[in-house]
Amino acid sequence: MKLISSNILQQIITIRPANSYKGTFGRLLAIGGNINYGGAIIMTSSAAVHAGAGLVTCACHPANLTALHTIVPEAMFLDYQDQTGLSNSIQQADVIVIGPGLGNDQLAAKLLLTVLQRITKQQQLIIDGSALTILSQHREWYKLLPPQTILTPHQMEWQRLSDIKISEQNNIEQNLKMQQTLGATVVLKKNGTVIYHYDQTVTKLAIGGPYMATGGMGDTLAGIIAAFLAQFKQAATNQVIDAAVYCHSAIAKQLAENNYVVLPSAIINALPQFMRQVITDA
Ligand SMILES: NC(=O)C1=CN([C@@H]2O[C@H](COP(=O)(O)OP(=O)(O)OC[C@H]3O[C@@H](n4cnc5c(N)ncnc54)[C@H](O)[C@@H]3O)[C@@H](O)[C@H]2O)[C@@H](O)CC1
Ligand SMILES: Nc1ncnc2c1ncn2[C@@H]1O[C@H](COP(=O)(O)OP(=O)(O)O)[C@@H](O)[C@H]1O
Ligand SMILES: [Mg+2]
Repeated sequence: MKLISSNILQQIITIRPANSYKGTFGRLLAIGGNINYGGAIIMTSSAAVHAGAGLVTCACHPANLTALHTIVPEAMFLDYQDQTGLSNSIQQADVIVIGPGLGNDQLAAKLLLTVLQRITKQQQLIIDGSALTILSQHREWYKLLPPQTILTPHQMEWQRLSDIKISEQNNIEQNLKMQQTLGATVVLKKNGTVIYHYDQTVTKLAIGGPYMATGGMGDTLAGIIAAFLAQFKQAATNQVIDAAVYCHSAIAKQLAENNYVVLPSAIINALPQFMRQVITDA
């Protein structure tokens, strides 16, 4: 198991080419945000925009439209009940995130199945939040997960998916076995997040802390991972994921020097400056 070092940021976050445009940095589709959890998918979308994704579409319950456009007008809106619109957006996306604030009803399960059935090998998929719980309730869908899937469970979500009790989740071999069964990358989020990569390499985060224990922190991470995958296409996927996970906690750590709690929205706001500083320091 290898610790993720701060060098990963300089390796992945590079100067943008002059002859680029928004399409260069990826089309991202974020699906989630039911009527109760709109904030979750808005944080995911906003994190993705602030982390540099070229074009972000947020597919959610229409009750969240005004809030979405107020908080992050750079993001486009799609009603997640609009089947034709969703079909088109799925087809056009480079990266899809599904789950933050999606909820656990019939529509939510239908949306997850639609994504699993339509996703192609060229697209990246991040499954987070409610979509992980839905997946754990439909284990026959595990075989539908394409190899480029990234699952981002917290410990309870990992227990639901794997039947590995939280008290046993320090057992790397057991987690790796389940990761192989799923055939995807697993970002097991906790104090000392461990990443079980698709090729069975294991990396560990040594930064971050309890100042991050606020609702929406994982929703924000999902948006950062998605944006990094959407724009840093030249780098190895394992390293891009490690860089995104490191970046999220490195910003939190920096903000915690002057803040008792670090809000997910504070991390989002700090992203562009932090990423610029990485280039200055390189
Ligand atoms: N502002 C919003 O709209 C928010 C929406 N959220 C969404 O709410 C939905 C449900 O997610 P939740 O995670 O809240 O609920 P879950 O029911 O999936 O997980 C929380 C349960 O897991 C237990 N647990 C044990 N270990 C844990 C760990 N290390 N981390 C977290 N929980 C642990 C908790 O005690 C609790 O019983 C998701 O779709 C999520 O994206 C949350 O992200 C909170 C903020
Ligand atoms: N005590 C802690 N130490 C380090 N990281 C933490 C701590 N508490 C929370 N986090 C981080 O915050 C995020 C929480 O994710 P999650 O539970 O999915 O949040 P949410 O669903 O509310 O957005 C993870 O990245 C986790 O590693
Ligand atoms: Mg979560």
